[in-house]
Amino acid sequence: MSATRYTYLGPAGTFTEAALRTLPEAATRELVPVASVPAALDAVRAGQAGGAFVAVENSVEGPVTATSDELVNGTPLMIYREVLLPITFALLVRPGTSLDAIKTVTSHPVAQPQVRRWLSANLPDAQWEAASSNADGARLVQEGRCDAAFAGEFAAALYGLEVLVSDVNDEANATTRFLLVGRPGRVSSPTGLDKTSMVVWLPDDHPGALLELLQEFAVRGINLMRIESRPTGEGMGSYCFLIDCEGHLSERRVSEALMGLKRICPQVRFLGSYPRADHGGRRPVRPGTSDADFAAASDWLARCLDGRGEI
Ligand SMILES: O=C(O)C(=O)C[C@]1(C(=O)O)C=C[C@@H](O)C=C1
Repeated sequence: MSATRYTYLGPAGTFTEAALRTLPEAATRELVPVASVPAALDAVRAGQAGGAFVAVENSVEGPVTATSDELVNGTPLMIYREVLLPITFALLVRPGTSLDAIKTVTSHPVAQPQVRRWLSANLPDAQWEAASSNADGARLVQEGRCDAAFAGEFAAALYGLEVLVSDVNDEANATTRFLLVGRPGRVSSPTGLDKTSMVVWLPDDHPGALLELLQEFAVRGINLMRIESRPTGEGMGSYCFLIDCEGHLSERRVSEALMGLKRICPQVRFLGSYPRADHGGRRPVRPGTSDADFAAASDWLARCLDGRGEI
């Protein structure tokens, strides 16, 4: 096992690799490209890598469900870091190819919806084919198996391709969020601007079950950053929820919310507390929900047990 090895969706030249290289520790790690998100995470589960770096959501296309499902199922994993990367696609071709000569175009399935309008306006008759990543699409073009690929401009040089068109994104501010995932370990210290992730299975099917779950956050003034439902696979209508909330497990309002969920839900999987990559600023803590407020309430309770509750 190599704690210093990080796996990521390859081959070389993916957005995942570009995002991973923004982490300071990447410079001292062995970065190993693998064929898929499950392969990256399985290497971690098997102890062959200390971390896997995977995309989890895109601001245009939404969740990367392969990652969601890996976090929900199988041997538990934990999130240690997140990275946000602006995504800008270019259309890459073999040198000399013109736009009219393009009959087939490829990309990762999460990329296609990000360039859909450009594709239908500029290459309405081209056939789109799925690649296992955008860099893999560039490799398919290099090998002559496809005419063009949507990928980062930086992939062109790696695969002997040229940039035919830059900035083909439908949305100017497309961003993908990536996670550094490892085996469960000690939660890093709070930074004051943290996020906590978990998977929650609904209390038995009854009116208001989801509301009960959400109330655990609401009554403690905890802001939710994301909620994604995924089918459990146990039958139509059976879902679990991946939830990201503001705050760190070491903060009382967050730990109390998780304990509340644990009491009412059949299963809760803690996925980690880690520094937020966005610099959206610190939200004021709602009065009555700070660590000091919880500590004062606990002290009061202890005094009540001693018959000194009014003090
Ligand atoms: O194919 C790549 O380049 C990747 O890194 C994968 C991935 C993803 O899974 O979302 C990363 C960013 C883009 O949103 C499109 C594809």
